[in-house]
Amino acid sequence: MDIAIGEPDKNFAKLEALLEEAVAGDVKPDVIIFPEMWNTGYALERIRELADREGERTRALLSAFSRKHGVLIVGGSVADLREDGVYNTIYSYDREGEQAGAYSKIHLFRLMDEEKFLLSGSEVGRLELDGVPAGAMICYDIRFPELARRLALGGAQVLFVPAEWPKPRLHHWRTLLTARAVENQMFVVSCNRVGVSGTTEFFGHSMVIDPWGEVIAEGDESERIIRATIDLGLVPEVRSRIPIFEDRRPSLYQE
Ligand SMILES: NC(=O)CCC(=O)C(=O)O
Repeated sequence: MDIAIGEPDKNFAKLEALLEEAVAGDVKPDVIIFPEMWNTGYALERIRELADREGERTRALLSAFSRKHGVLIVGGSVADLREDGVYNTIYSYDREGEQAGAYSKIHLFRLMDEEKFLLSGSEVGRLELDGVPAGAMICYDIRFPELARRLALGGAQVLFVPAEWPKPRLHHWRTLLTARAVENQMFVVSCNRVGVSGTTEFFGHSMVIDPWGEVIAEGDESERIIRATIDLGLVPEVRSRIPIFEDRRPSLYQE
């Protein structure tokens, strides 16, 4: 998805159109994900006035859509205004339209001034979708392997990653996502925005990676829907082929 900076109405309309397109085909998706800060983009100077108050508009849309179509949603992330400030939050939904999780980005990205305008979340992004344990992290979070490992140790089989990750760091994006999948032997399902915002260009390349590190779907720089089918049976298969979770030596990893 491309994102109109500082224009939530346009972005809500665009997202609704993309969601309708996603469920229109013969094969209905089980779970849908979209990019980071899709409601406002990085309009940080005006983020307090633009952010979704308590995520109300976002939650209403995603809850109604997931219930109407019986799909799971990992709701990208939105600028979310609360009493103490603005957070960067993923709201997730089950097939009945009930909230399945809310995760606010923990690691704020200084290169894009996040720490000056946003507050950092204080809980990890555990999720359960159709009974499958999963996790959520946002963009810069993938540079922190400890967080993905904690989710994996908690049972996560799929890691969802909405992002606004710009050029020229495609190499980092692909390498870090692949590393998180391989080292934790879990699926990584990521969605990165496309388009230009001021002088910043976003390259897209949303990716779905399996627990063996194979890329099973990858987008390009255009706005479009990427679809992938995942076989969750691969998680226990890879984990038994190379039993890293049994071979860990956590007592040696502490400072
Ligand atoms: N929105 C973000 O967190 C961007 C992170 C990023 O670009 C990086 O290199 O890390």
